[in-house]
Amino acid sequence: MLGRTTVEVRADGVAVVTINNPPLNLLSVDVILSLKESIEGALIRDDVKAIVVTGSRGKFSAGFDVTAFGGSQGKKTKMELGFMSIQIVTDTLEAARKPFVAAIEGPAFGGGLEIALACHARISTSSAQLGLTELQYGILPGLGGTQRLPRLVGLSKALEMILMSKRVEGKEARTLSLVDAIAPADKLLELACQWALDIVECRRPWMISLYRTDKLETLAEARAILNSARLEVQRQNPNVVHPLVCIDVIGQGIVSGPRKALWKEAEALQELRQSSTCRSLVHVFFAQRQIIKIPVISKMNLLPRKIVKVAVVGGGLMSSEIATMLILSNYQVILKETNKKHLIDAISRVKENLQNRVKNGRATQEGLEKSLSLLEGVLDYDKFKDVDLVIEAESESLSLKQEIFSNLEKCCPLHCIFTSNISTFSVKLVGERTKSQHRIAGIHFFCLSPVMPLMEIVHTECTSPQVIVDLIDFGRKMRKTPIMVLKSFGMQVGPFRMLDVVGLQVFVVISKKFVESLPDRSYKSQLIPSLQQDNRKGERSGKGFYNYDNCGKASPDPKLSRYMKTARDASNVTFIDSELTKLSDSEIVEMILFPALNEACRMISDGVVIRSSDLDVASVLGMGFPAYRGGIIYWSDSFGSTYICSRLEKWSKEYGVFFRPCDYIMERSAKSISLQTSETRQAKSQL
Ligand SMILES: C/C=C/C(=O)SCCNC(=O)CCNC(=O)[C@H](O)C(C)(C)COP(=O)(O)OP(=O)(O)OC[C@H]1O[C@@H](n2cnc3c(N)ncnc32)[C@H](O)[C@@H]1OP(=O)(O)O
Repeated sequence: MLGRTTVEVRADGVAVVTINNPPLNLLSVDVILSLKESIEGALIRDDVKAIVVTGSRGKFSAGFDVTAFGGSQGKKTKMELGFMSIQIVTDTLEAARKPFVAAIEGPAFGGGLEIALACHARISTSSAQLGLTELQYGILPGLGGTQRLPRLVGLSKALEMILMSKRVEGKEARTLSLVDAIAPADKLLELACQWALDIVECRRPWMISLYRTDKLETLAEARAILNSARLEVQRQNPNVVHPLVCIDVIGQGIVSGPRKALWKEAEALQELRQSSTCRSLVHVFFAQRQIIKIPVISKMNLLPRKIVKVAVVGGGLMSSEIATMLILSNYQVILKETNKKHLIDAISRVKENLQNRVKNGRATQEGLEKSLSLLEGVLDYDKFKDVDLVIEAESESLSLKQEIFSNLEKCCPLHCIFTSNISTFSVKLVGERTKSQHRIAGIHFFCLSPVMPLMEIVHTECTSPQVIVDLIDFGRKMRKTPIMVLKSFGMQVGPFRMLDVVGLQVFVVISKKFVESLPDRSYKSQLIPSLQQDNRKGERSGKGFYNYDNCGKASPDPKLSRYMKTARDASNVTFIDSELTKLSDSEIVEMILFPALNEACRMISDGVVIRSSDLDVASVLGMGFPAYRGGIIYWSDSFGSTYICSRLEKWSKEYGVFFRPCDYIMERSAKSISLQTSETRQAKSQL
């Protein structure tokens, strides 16, 4: 049997049922059946007055093993999830004649939390992690979570948590009334047992979550909340159905009662878990976990060293963003500039970032003060004596970066890691004037770092494995969230809007380098420099491809056609290709993304990445490729290598070598095989 539960009956008459499927106590049909058996055993014993459900080794349960989802490719479950939800969780556990209390430490996600929601009370540690994260996998909470969460925390909050797969810590869960009390880890079980006995003795209420109504809004309010949630979901993610299905199931519970809605929930889960969206999202979940595994380094069993203090060198916009992100992750930060005014400006930007979080309810004033206390601005290297990591984020000047690195070598401790938030220079070149190549790497936070989920780590053959392990751990400790491209395809902003967000100046500098070093593979835009020269620098300047109002709202600018004409003249284009004006939406998507796919394939064959799924993660987190399509290489399977190759060949004949398919695509196309590879290789330069 894979995973099980154990039962221990204490002298005070409380049976402790422990989910035991280490390391994360994942759920499976076996575990749920074992839970049923343990519960039924405890219920018939005369010496058992109450039951506490918990997880082994400080982890309640990270939910269902998601390999069970994803349709034909997923492992088959022996039993319908609906049966487990209704017959076991609802009719055996929640309807029991003895009270159940959940003792929650560590993760309680998805089905794990849903079991806790069916208990008659919940006690957690303050750092426990709770969330109904199912939508992240293209499914919906399927053990009654769609019905119980709204009844415990109110409809608005429940929708926010479910639709965003939001995870909350124990202390926030307490504020939301999702848990009834907080206890330190070493007192958790004791308090949970006492609570259960208090329910038996009627000193505390026996609450059945499924039938509570005290937290629910009125019917009219609920309808309005559900309607606005539907509109928001359609606006944000028009190409997927599972959030709408989930809202309907929640709505059904409010209108027709929770019991009926449990059946609807079970049916919806059965259907959604076979969808291609679910398959793609499960692929992305596992690909994300694979990306940090480097075979050679994993074998060394190195433990990450602790990083406490981080220095950020450079006071520009990017440095302020990085500093903000670091203090929000509780690192002590030194922000270094050479010029006092620039330093004051940089710190003001950090304060502004934090204030914005307070304004939109993502942080408190107290939290803001605490974060700011971690930040210190400096004009020299005196305070670098005890830093563990330096992130250089200066402007794109090689000599400046090299000078900074040689200063760092003189001023920082020997264990300190030096990184450059590089865009175009090779890491090795940046560290050329030092003897510290072993502790030098690149980390790329992209733009607007607090909202970008991807931290790219670039190492050289000299970077030590320990430094790589430290940086991977550092990245994992700074959980981040996404930004996007190509609207109807599923990206949240289109390519031109994205360029405006990044800033056209950045694009001009970077594309110049690409055109110089990879002329056949780079597109030389005449349009962007002409916009930039006319002070249209992107969103921050109020104008770019779009016009922006004071609130940052973008609107199309008819004047753009004037710049397009100038760009055509500069490129000696004398006529507009009528074929290009008739392209369908899907052809436009192909014309934009197949060249990106071509580049991604070059990265596979050049050994820049270890496996193709790393590029799926990079595309989802770094360029906003829609996760429900599984990432750029996974998505390519929906066309097949032969089709992709033929399209690129056709365009390369018509529009030039930029579109020419790379050898990897041609080889795979000749053999009619997928562009995906599970092959594991040692990456040459980039993790
Ligand atoms: C109807 C009900 C549906 C559901 O219940 S859907 C599932 C809901 N659950 C979740 O969304 C939780 C997903 N997991 C996580 O977020 C993280 O994990 C944790 C925060 C729980 C732990 O994080 P960390 O300590 O960093 O470990 P790690 O590297 O993420 O995971 C360790 C190994 O466990 C595998 N794993 C984690 N969760 C699941 C899962 N839910 N199903 C299948 N495998 C899972 C990973 O892949 C990895 O495996 P490897 O060591 O081979 O790389």
